Amino acid sequence: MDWVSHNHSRSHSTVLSSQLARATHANEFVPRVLSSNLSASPNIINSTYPPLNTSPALVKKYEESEVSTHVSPQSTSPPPNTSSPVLHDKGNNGMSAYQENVGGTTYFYQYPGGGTSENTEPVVATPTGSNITGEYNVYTVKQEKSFFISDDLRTDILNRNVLTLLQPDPQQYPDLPLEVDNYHELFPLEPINNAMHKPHLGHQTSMYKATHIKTGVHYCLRRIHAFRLQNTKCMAYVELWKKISHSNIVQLKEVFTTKAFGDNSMIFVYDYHPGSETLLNKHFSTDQPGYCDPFTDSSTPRPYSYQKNNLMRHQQNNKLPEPLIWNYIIQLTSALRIIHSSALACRSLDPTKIILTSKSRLRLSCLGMMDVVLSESNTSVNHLALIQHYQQEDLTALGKLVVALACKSTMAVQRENVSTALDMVSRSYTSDLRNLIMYLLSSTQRRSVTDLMPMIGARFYTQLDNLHNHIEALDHELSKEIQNGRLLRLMAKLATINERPEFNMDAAWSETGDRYMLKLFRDYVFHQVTDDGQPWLDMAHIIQCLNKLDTGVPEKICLMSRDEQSILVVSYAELKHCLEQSFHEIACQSSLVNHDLDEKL
Ligand SMILES: Nc1ncnc2c1ncn2[C@@H]1O[C@H](COP(=O)(O)OP(=O)(O)OP(=O)(O)O)[C@@H](O)[C@H]1O
Repeated sequence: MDWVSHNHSRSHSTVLSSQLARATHANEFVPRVLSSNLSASPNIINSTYPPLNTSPALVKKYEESEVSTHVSPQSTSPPPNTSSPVLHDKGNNGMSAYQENVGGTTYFYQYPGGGTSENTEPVVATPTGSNITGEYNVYTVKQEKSFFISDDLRTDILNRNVLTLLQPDPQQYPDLPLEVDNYHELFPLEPINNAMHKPHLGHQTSMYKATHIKTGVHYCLRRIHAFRLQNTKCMAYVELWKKISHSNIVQLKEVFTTKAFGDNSMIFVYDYHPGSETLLNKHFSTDQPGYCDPFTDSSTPRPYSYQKNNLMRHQQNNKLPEPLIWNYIIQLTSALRIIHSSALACRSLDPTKIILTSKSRLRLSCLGMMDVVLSESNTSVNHLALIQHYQQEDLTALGKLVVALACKSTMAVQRENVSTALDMVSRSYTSDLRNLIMYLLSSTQRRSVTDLMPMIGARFYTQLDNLHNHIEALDHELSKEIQNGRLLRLMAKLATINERPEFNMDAAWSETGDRYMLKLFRDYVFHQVTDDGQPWLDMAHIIQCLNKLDTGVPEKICLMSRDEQSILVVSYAELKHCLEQSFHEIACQSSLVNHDLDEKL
């Protein structure tokens, strides 16, 4: 059999074969380089470097509705029209077009003769205003918009930074200790002394963000108020928990007792994940607009059929998408797998103890606490059997959590509601989900988290694919910032030299020799004016000049003195040499060597 097909002619004898043909030819859909005015907009990344990657710009759906781009930096400026693709209206020749979705990418085809026959070779429509005449093209759903990190990601990171750097107001929290063991700058993550706050495991608890005094790293402190440790044997569990590092687990760092709060408090130190919200808050909070628990309404006496219909209608309108539920299941089972294989049990698989960060990332947040607070002091107890029992409870808790998510109600798992809830699940979701729930809730057999893997099946691949796409998108954003960092370093070097008032007792240092050329270059890059003397601002010019300086290209430019009496013709290579030389002089004399301005790329 010839595995490499060289015959690109397609068989359209059946719909299936035509679809297969398109799918297998998908990699032929190479975007053409659009002809555009090179000076129209800046190209920070590739001004002087060869294009890093000109692979097809494909866009895939990420998770629920988000669209992430995988557009590699293009070697030319983006086309001016960045709106959604518009089908070319050939008007006069009457060409019609159709679209097709292959693996999440929408392809637009045209029938040259305006016909719709299956046997007609499709020609892809071209974007309005461009002069592409080729056979195939791929439309990206979202065009490359910026040379800098995307707005969404920037906002997300900035928000997290702000939350991380929040400082407590001493007037608002006068009772907060300044230091607790090795931690300071405590900031409450939930209202202190909230009367509505229910005790956790019979104890009052509170959460704080804190900074480690020596390392400056931020952590999350979970405090158990007025708690006295009965025996220290449970600390063996703490050591085991500290060793568990997993992407779906909030890692436990240490546990200690303190009197800093004026009582005997026990502190559990965890990794801090800024901007987290609990699963309860995300999906079951009555504060959310439009949320109401379908089962709370059932307390009103009504005919059974009315009640059931009402529940069904409510659930259909509010249900979580099944892929999201499987996404959660995969993450939770992944965490449970590592916990159970370490001979431990979670014991707190509860919507209040699972936190979510951006992109539906889920983490178990309260691990190890149950083992300490509810530690078994009886030495005759068989701990292995106990752990196995707790592991079975974990799986039951997971089953209940999935039911709650599928019904969008924490009341769904109550004994009297379970059968209605399962009925609702069967009607709204696939039998796979129902089977998984039935397995998790069955009490007649010994269950194992590894048995869930075949039930999840090929959804693992979808999850993996989504994650890889997300990583690629982040990688792409990062690559843009690397270029920006390089240029920032270059500008920092220039600024360190330009107009330095004095160097080595020489007040004219920055105005003479190499430095004078750099000063004129600074004017050339940043202080351009139009014919009538108005500032001329063009990022393309700035970026291009800086990139050429960075690479030291042989190209020559004219630098004019400010009095316009002399002109220097100098190459970027010479300017680069001047820059290196002058900066080296300053660096050798500097008392602080930690300037970190030398290029490491
Ligand atoms: N590791 C963490 N990093 C950052 N924030 C966290 C972390 N763990 C929990 N949080 C946040 O702290 C807050 C309080 O968490 P907690 O676990 O006490 O939830 P809760 O709903 O108040 O539960 P309970 O009623 O049992 O106290 C929540 O907003 C949660 O998102």
